[in-house]
Amino acid sequence: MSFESLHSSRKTKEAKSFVQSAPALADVHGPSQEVGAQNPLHTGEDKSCNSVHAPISDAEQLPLQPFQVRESSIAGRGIFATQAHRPGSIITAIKPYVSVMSTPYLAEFCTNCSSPPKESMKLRRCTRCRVVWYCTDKCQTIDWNVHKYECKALRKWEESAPATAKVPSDALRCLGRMFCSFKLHGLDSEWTREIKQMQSHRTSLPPSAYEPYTHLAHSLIRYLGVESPLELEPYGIRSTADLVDFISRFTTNAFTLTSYTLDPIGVAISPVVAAINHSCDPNAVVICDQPHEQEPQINLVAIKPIAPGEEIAISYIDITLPRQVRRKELKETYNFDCKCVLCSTPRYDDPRTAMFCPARCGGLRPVPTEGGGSPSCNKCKAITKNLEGELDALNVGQEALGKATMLQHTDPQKAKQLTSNIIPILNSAGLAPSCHPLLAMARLHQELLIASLPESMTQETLDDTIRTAARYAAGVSAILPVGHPVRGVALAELGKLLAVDEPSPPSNMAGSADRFPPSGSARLKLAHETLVRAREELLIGFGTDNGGGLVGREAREAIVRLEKELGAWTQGINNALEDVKATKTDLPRTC
Ligand SMILES: C[S@@+](CC[C@H](N)C(=O)[O-])C[C@H]1O[C@@H](n2cnc3c(N)ncnc32)[C@H](O)[C@@H]1O
Repeated sequence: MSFESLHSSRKTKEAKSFVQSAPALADVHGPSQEVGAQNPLHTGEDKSCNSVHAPISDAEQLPLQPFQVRESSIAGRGIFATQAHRPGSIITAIKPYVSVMSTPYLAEFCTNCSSPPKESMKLRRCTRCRVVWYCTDKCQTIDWNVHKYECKALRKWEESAPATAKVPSDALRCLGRMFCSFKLHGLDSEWTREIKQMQSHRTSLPPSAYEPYTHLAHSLIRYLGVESPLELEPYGIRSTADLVDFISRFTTNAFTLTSYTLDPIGVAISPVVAAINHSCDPNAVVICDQPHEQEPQINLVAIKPIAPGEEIAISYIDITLPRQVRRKELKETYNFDCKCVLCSTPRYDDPRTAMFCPARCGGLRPVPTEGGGSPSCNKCKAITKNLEGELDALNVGQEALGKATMLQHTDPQKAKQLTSNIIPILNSAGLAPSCHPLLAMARLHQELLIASLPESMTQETLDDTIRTAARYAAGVSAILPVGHPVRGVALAELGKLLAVDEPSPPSNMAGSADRFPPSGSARLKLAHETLVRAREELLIGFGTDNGGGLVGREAREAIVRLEKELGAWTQGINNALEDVKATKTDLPRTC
C-alpha cells in the first residue's frame, strides 16, 4: 500500500485570524474567522458581548431544518435541535454563500466546488487573471457570475502589487466576493438580508483590532478599485460604520474549508454556520467532503447524541489546546470570553495539561506553571523534585513548537531536526502524549516524517513514523470524544502507515513480542484492527450516510485489501507447513 494520500496532508494546519496583525493581512494564508459590528437594518443589544444581533424573529425565518435558530444561553442566537440526532447523523448539508481557496491551494482545488482534480485530470486556470483554477468547464461557467467581477479586480491588483503579494489575501478575496455577490443578488434580496443578519462586533472591538481593521478596509477599497465613498453605495455601504460592520461580519462568521483529511484549504461564509455557537466540548462538527453537483459539500454532523431542544455547538478552534491557550485564542481571534461548560469547570486531570506522576504510580498531575507551585499526583500525592527542570522543558517545548511550525514549509529539514530534538526532552520531563505542547509537536513531527518518507524510506524511518503516529493517535484519543473526525483521521493515518510494505522486515524475530511496531503478519493484523477502529470513528465524524467521508471510504477499501493479504499470508503459511509435512513423509529412511 502506498502512503501517497498521506503526505498530501502535510500542509499548513494553522488557522489564523484575518485581523490579527496588519502585516499578516497582506497575505494571510491560513483560514479563519472573527469579530463584529452593527446591523443597519435591525438592532437588538446582546448584553453578554456588547454586540448587535438581528432580532430573533428575523433569524427564525432562516430556512433551517431540522433545527431552529433562537436565543441561546451561551450568546445571542444559537441553533437548537428540533429532533433527536444520533452520533454520525448528518444534521444538515450546508451550501456556503461565498467561498475562496487559500492562496497556496488555488492550483490544487477547484475555486467553484473546492474539490481536487479527478484522478487523471488537471485543474485549468482562468486565462485572464491566471489566479483561480477549475476542475471542469461547468464549474468555470457557474463561477463566472461572480468571478467576472473578481477577475477584473485581480488583474488590476496584480498591476500595482509588490512581487510578494501578487494575489490578494484570502480575507480580501472572500470580502471581494461578498461585495460582488451583493451586486449580483441585489441589496433587497434574501441573500443580502441573511448576510446582514450575521453578528458583528463593531461596538465592542478591542483597540488592538483598530489597526488591522483599518488596513483591511484600505486594502479592500484598493482591491475593488473604489475611488470615492459614493462608489460604495451600490454595495450598501453608506458610512465608515457600515464598512467596519461589513468587515466585522466577515471576521466573526467566516469558517474554514477543509480538505477531506481536515487540512485547512479555504474560507467560506454561510448564514447557517454563522448562527452556530462555539463549545470547547462540541456535540457537532462542520466537515467538507466530495463536492455535490459542482458545489462544495459541507455537512453539519452530530458527534454526540443530541436531544430535541438541545443547542448544537461546534468548535471554532483546535480543542486539543489547554484551557488558557484556547481562551486567549478565542478572545484575540473571535473577541469573546468562552462560556462553554469545559471552560467554566476546569478539570485537575485535564489530559491537555497532564504529566505522569513523578513516582510513576500510574497517576497524573497538571503541568506546573511559573509561580504556581508544584501540583501533586492525583493518586499518590507525590510532587516533583525537579520543578525548575520541568518548567524549563515546557518553555523550551513551547518555543521550539513555534519555530518548527514556522519553518515547516520553508526549511522542513530544520523543522524536523527541532521536533526530533525536543520530543525526547518533553517525554523525559514526564508529559503525557496528550499534553501540550507535546501533542502538537508529535503531530508536526509525524507530518514532517511522512513528507520525507518517499526519499528516505527504510525500515527504520517507517517504524519511527509509525511510533510517532501511534503516540499522536493515543494523545488525541485521550482528549477528543469517540467519533471526533480528528481522532478518526489520526487512526486512519496510523492504520495506513502500518499497512505500508515493510522495506526490510527483521529476519531475527527474537523478542518480537515486545517490539513496536510488530513485523510481518502481526503488523498487518494491527493495521487491519486500527483501520477497522478508524472506520467506525469516521462513520461518526464524517457522517454514517456518507460512508465516513472520503477517508472512511478509503479505509474500507484498505480493510478489504488487508483481509485478502492476511488471507493469502495465512494460506501461504498453511501451504508451507503442508510442504514440510509432505517432505518429511517422503524422506527416505536412512536407518
Ligand atoms: C458565528 S457567531 C455565532 C452566533 C451568534 N451567537 C449570533 O448571535 O449570531 C460567533 C459569535 O457568537 C458568540 N459566541 C459564540 N460562542 C460563544 C461562547 N462559547 N461563549 C461566548 N460567546 C460565544 C461570540 O460573540 C462570537 O463572536
